Amino acid sequence: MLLVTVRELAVDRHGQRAVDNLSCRLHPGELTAVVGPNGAGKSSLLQALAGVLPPARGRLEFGEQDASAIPAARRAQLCAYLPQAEMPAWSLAARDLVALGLLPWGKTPDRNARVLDALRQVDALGLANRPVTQLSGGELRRVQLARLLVGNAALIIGDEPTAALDIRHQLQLMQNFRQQADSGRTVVLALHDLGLAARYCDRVLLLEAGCLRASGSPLEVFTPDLIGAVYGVSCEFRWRDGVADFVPLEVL
Ligand SMILES: Nc1ncnc2c1ncn2[C@@H]1O[C@H](COP(=O)(O)OP(=O)(O)OP(=O)(O)O)[C@@H](O)[C@H]1O
Repeated sequence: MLLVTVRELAVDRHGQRAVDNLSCRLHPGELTAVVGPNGAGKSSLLQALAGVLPPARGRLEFGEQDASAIPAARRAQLCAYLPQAEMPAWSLAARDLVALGLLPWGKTPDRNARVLDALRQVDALGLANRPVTQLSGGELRRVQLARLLVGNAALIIGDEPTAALDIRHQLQLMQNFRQQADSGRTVVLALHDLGLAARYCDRVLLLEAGCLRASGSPLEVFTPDLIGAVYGVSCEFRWRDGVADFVPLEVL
């Protein structure tokens, strides 16, 4: 169980502020969506959480601990991160790419079984022996997702994990993230699909120009006024039993 506290975080990219004065909490047992327009700072926030980008100001706490004081090897065990776009440089078999997710744990006796189980979770067992350089975009994404899940990290960070997936695999994946959260993990995902975010997430962080414009439950954040103002579109959310259909209408 890992509570992540973000305090007045700023992240710079090439001297430009990409995230500014952002405070929030990511709770164990919850699925948090980070949403916002292109360039709003979603990836920069996730990279700071993953330890890929250092905070320019503020701090991250994992539980009671300052995250920057946690040794890299331990942080790698705590936190699994799927970047937005990642092309494999080597022609590994899919199962070997997934096994990289177990590296922070050293020698794992049940390595093979865990790799196959992670591939099964993303419906990619049949791809286990395929070279990753020969997979379709969506197949590769699923194999990368298996690598994200295989280590059972307490904090799971996915940057647009559903991009490139067909609708069946999008739903399957979101269900899987939901289960990860329900089993006590802290899950944070950057998502462009507001319908998926509304349906599966407990909490939404809405970013605009590097700042946190709103946070709360999907019902609180996904209002036509707020989303319309931030994205510059008119839109509707049609709620039924706590589930929303998101309908973008026109560019404002
Ligand atoms: N590698 C980089 N070098 C310099 N500036 C960058 C880099 N990556 C992103 N930025 C800038 O940082 C700001 C935040 O970008 P970021 O990628 O975090 O946004 P995002 O919300 O994830 O966008 P998208 O939805 O397009 O993925 C933007 O102004 C962007 O131009």
